[in-house]
Amino acid sequence: MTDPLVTLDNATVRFDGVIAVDHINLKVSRGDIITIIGPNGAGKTTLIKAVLGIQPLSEGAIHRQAGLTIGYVPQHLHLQPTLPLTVKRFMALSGVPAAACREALEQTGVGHLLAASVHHLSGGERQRLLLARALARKPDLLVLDEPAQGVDINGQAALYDLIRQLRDRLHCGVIMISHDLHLVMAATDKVLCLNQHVCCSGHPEDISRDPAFIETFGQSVAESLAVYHHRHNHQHNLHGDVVAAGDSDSEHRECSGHGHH
Ligand SMILES: Nc1ncnc2c1ncn2[C@@H]1O[C@H](COP(=O)(O)OP(=O)(O)OP(=O)(O)O)[C@@H](O)[C@H]1O
Repeated sequence: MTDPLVTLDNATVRFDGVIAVDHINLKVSRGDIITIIGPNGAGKTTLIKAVLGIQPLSEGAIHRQAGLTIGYVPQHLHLQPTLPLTVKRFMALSGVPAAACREALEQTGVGHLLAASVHHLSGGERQRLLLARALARKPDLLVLDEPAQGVDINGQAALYDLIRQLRDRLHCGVIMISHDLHLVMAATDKVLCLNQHVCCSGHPEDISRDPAFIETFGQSVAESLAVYHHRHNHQHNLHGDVVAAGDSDSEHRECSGHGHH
């Protein structure tokens, strides 16, 4: 068992005495995808700023693995609209060698846009560019603040798929904030429902039944999430064990069809 990448121990942040993040305990390890959900003002951004080390704690402690490299995708990209800026130049500004920048752009599916102006990118392309910039640092941990913002619904699903693939390929940890509850439920391993304190946390299928979740998001949201289908890249045999996708053993059944109740 390797050490967690980041450990929060009773992490608490107050602004002028008002609590924004209340005694949070959290461990993020390699291979984890942890999604933070919660209403507006719940302290989500403050929490990930604490993980990044740009928001001091009022109380509690945070421990980062020695030599940890974090790749961060911010909520907004602030660009000077009058400044011409190509994707290539934007990536070069991060100080990472050109070859690593190109590789990262290929990994996020926007390698062909090297000469394009960042001002003319679509919402999805822009988010993939930001993801590439974060990846170029070869991060142990990816921190994403609403990565699918400004992306249409098909693009959102593709982006969450990409994040999962990158996690598998790079074996990094991922912690992200999302408001896209349906996609979160289908694409994440662990959900942390925040409302200053942790209301509830766990596997997505369990979270939507948790009374604290229902109290925070309302019965109708919980009901709409309680039955959902998620896509698997693997199959189960009759004993429920995971077996390789595409294995034609007749004992196997496709998992993609079952909903969770
Ligand atoms: N630098 C700051 N100074 C004072 N108050 C702050 C500061 N940053 C955040 N807050 C307050 O802390 C609370 C939590 O804010 P935060 O941005 O973490 O919430 P959030 O869950 O990310 O919200 P949203 O979903 O709206 O982005 C809010 O009430 C916000 O006004």
